[in-house]
Amino acid sequence: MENTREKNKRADGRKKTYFDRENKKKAARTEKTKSVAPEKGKQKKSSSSSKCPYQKKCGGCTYLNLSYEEQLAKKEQFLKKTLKGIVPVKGMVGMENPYHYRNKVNSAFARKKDGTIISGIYEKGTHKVVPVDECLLEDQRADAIIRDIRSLLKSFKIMIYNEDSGYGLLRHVMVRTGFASGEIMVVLVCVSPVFPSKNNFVKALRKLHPEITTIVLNVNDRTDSMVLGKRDIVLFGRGYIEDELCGCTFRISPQSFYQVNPVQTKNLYEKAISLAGLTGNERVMDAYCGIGTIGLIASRDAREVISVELNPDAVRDAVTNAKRNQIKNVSFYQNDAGAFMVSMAEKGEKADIVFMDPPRAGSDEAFLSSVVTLSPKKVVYVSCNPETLARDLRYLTKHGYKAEEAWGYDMFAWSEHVESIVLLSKLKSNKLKHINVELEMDELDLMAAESKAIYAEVKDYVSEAKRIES
Ligand SMILES: C[S@@+](CC[C@H](N)C(=O)[O-])C[C@H]1O[C@@H](n2cnc3c(N)ncnc32)[C@H](O)[C@@H]1O
Repeated sequence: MENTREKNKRADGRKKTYFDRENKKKAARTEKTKSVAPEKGKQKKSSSSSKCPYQKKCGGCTYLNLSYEEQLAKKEQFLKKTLKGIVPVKGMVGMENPYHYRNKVNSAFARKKDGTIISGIYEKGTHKVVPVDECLLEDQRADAIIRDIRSLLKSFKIMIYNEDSGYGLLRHVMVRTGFASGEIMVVLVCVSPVFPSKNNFVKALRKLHPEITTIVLNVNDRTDSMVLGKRDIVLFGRGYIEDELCGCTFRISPQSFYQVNPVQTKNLYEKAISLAGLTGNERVMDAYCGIGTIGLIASRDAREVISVELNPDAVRDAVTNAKRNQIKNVSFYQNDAGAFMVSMAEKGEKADIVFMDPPRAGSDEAFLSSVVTLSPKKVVYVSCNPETLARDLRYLTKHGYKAEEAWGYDMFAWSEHVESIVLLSKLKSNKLKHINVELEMDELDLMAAESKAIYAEVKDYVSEAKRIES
């Protein structure tokens, strides 16, 4: 007979997890109800309690009680509503597997009154840590590493930082995983650079998880809610990981932005490049470029790429990424994208295509007005916030651009976040300034009433011309 220990093991010998148990229960339920047609109106709904025990406190997965199809429909509806009258939404591209898609996991650490060390997420709107062993969205290798770090801390007597008293050392652990490369980076976020027995700690962690390729100590003595401090000390390996996306290799440092859902990112980037319709002759701008991903991928089909990004670490990675991929036609600038575009516009520079992928706050008028001056044929706007996207599209469509099509890409299953991409094309508006209106000289000798009639006719003529242009 199977004993309890064996019962708790999976086929691969690892201990059964919460999700294994839940999946088994779900499979049993599915088996039971296989031939029963779902009750009308209730189909595809599932109880949130069957999916995640942390849902209420975490608050991240607001769509946990919807089926994945329902989530996609809801997101598409929201995108359509937000972009109504600005751009037609052509569809919402969903994930093949909406679980464990996150390649970056941040875990906050705390100590309970009885001394037990817990790690997990902050309870919604607080700094109270909700213990989480594993999450539906997070990479399972990362979750396993975090659980083991928790046990090691106890044996190494590493103190957990207490925000109220200011005592202790460890605040967070961040794990980043290269889904394509398999490389794994562990970042131990501490208030001080002095980590007792750090070599032995690293050795013990690597023994448990030989898949870890680098371990970094990040020093964060800030009092705000930023997870990472500015200083990184490499304890093992190269201090960064590499991952592959759309045929390029990318270097990811602890501080750099890298999309958290690499599978959907590949689909999104491929769409961005295809919407741009590059022929090899274009001068391309990649604004808000992060570690250079979109511009580097586009550079294979463009004459030249100019990329701008505010975060200096990301720019450093971007430069390395260009070298790593032997790409020579991309230049990187560390600057505010708006200020950079203004200076390009002032110098009378031009661009054929602009890719822009700003943070949630969207772009700004300095940037957008300079896009108009630079006058690219196409703008491909990638956005993680439909509301700021709508605002920025309104600006561009009032200033000579037509928003042709929008697509949603679901990067964040189970949450309400919506990623989207929009193609804008430049209207041939300059021609509008040169519409020839033929008037006979004797028509100019008019009574006031007649002049109004002629003016109205000209206005209609121009409006009709504008309509045809667009
Ligand atoms: C949504 S991310 C996109 C990054 C990149 N395109 C990608 O797909 O990985 C937005 C990027 O904008 C950068 N950023 C934020 N504010 C900026 C600004 N004012 N000027 C330039 N870059 C900025 C952030 O550091 C971040 O790398």
